[in-house]
Amino acid sequence: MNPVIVVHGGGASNISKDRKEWVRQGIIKAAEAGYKILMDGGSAVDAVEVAVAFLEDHPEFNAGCGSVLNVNGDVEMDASIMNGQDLSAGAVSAVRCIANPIKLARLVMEKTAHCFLTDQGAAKFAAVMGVPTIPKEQLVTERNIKRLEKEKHEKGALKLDCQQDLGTVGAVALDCKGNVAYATSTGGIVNKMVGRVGDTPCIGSGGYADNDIGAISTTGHGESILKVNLARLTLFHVEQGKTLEEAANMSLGYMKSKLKGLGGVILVSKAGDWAVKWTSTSMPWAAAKNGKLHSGIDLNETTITDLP
Ligand SMILES: CC(C)C[C@H](NC(=O)C[C@H](N)C(=O)O)C(=O)O
Repeated sequence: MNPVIVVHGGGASNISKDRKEWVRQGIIKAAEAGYKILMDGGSAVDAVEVAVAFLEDHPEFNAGCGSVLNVNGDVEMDASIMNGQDLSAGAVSAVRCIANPIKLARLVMEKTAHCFLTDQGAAKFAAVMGVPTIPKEQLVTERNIKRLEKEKHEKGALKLDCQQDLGTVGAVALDCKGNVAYATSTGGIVNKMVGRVGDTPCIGSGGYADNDIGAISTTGHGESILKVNLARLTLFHVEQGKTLEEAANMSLGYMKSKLKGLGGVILVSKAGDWAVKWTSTSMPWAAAKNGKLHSGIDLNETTITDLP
């Protein structure tokens, strides 16, 4: 099987010119890191975890360091991961003061009998697993302090369609053995209530992976994604015989018409086809397969280069 990895950097409404190149490079590096693991014979789960952890560490993206702030100015993060081989899954929500929520989600998947831990329970589990806590300031960027101030002053109320330039992150992969996996991680939405949990940690909304179908990771308006179970809904259409593009158009179209909800998805099929689709203005993405790297941010803009 020829391995494939696809990575996304959120469903932004607009990415300012000065940030675009920086975001593009981040997404490409994440895809390359994941692809290298796959080419060395590593698993799909390893590849998506590495790609997403890389973007969590990257301050331009809304996950890990660089997460958006809640109404109190704090970072609360959600993440999930799933192995398509046996449908094992791990998720954490509302976690604070750790660098890589996706790694904690993987520990939930592999070291507990559960698939979802939240808030204080997740923190206790992290401590037991030896995951270091970090001062909350290490996750907070100047840009996000300004962004929260702006959101509070200009709107007062949550208005997601106006939120710009965020950058939830996700990855899907197919490895040499035919296993698929997904990982998704986010700081959520700016000025959210304390304890608000979005779609990202919810299996079937923030992503899904099943070796008999494929894998998907989503981004966008979490409340809308949750209501339509965007990830599983899209794979359902694939199961019914639709192409990845058709399936993504159908589920994103359904979410838009029912709820006016915008978002984006990245997909890989069990056969190694891949697709990226979004209804937000743009979505930074990159896909690596057969030694080629495809990437883009805006609609109808794809660059293809050779991988190193
Ligand atoms: C405006 C939206 C499309 C931006 C997008 N947000 C998310 O994906 C948030 C995540 N699904 C949640 O609800 O917690 C982003 O961060 O790029």
